[in-house]
Amino acid sequence: MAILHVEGLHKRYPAFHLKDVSFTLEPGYIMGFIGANGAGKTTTLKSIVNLVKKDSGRVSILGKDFAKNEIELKQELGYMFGGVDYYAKTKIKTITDVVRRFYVNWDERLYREYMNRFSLDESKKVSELSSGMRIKYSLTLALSHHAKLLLLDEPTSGLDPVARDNLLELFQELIEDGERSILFSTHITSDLEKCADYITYIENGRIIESRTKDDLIASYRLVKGTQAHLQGLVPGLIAYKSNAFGFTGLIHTADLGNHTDLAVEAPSLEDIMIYYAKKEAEHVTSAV
Ligand SMILES: Nc1ncnc2c1ncn2[C@@H]1O[C@H](COP(=O)(O)OP(=O)(O)OP(=O)(O)O)[C@@H](O)[C@H]1O
Repeated sequence: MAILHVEGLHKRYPAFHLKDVSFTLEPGYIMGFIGANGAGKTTTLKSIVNLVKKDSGRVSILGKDFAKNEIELKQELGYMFGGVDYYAKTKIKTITDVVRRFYVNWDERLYREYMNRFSLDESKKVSELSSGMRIKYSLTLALSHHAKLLLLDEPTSGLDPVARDNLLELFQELIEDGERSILFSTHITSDLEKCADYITYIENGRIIESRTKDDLIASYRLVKGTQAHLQGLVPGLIAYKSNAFGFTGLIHTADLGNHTDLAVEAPSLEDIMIYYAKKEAEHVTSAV
């Protein structure tokens, strides 16, 4: 049974439309959610948990319809959207006291473990925490009630490289028993190269890809060639950049054909994002 199933999610803002967003996350996996600024990651994550009211679409968690079982399912969810910045003058201890009461499965021992692991001091006010500490505290709250599904909006941004690496290791530990899953958005694609099993890629409100990271990378190739090669390839290329020697472009592996004279390599996730963003920019420019 899927831990999370999202189907046909639509949300319209005056200048943005989340269009028919659908994807599935099975238990025991980490899914990275990527896309450019303003592509719709936060809107999607918030729509899943009704923090943003969707126009249409269905979300089920652990096989149950979220809209019909929201109170019960929120117990199985740990989520983090930004830090705890709203409560600047409040002591951490006071916030924990409020959150603790909400969760039937709150585990005080686990909470203390994370507070120690992240070197957090309960007597401090939010305003006394660095931005990285605020994220760590928000994560501690999301992790202390044995949630089956973690929805985390940019949990690694603002953390130093060592803290980020530790957090990615923690993510791996959390999914090890095969019962939990993590969906997290990020712009730091190297984090996903380290730890994600699945990638969901959103561009301008529409899901472009949602599949295993290995399949995703295998389905694209980065090609390099001369201007002469370019003429024959242009229709098949997702986008390309010209340079002094010729061009570099992104292509679907299936569209590569028999071009044995081209330099071909596997793209990084960042390459895929950059070339899709370029395609989107060209589309916008040509539509103006
Ligand atoms: N409450 C709102 N009212 C109107 N428009 C909104 C609202 N919230 C978000 N938007 C718009 O929806 C679009 C998607 O925003 P969203 O925050 O989901 O993007 P994102 O992918 O999370 O971006 P980022 O990577 O910059 O965090 C943006 O154009 C944004 O301006």
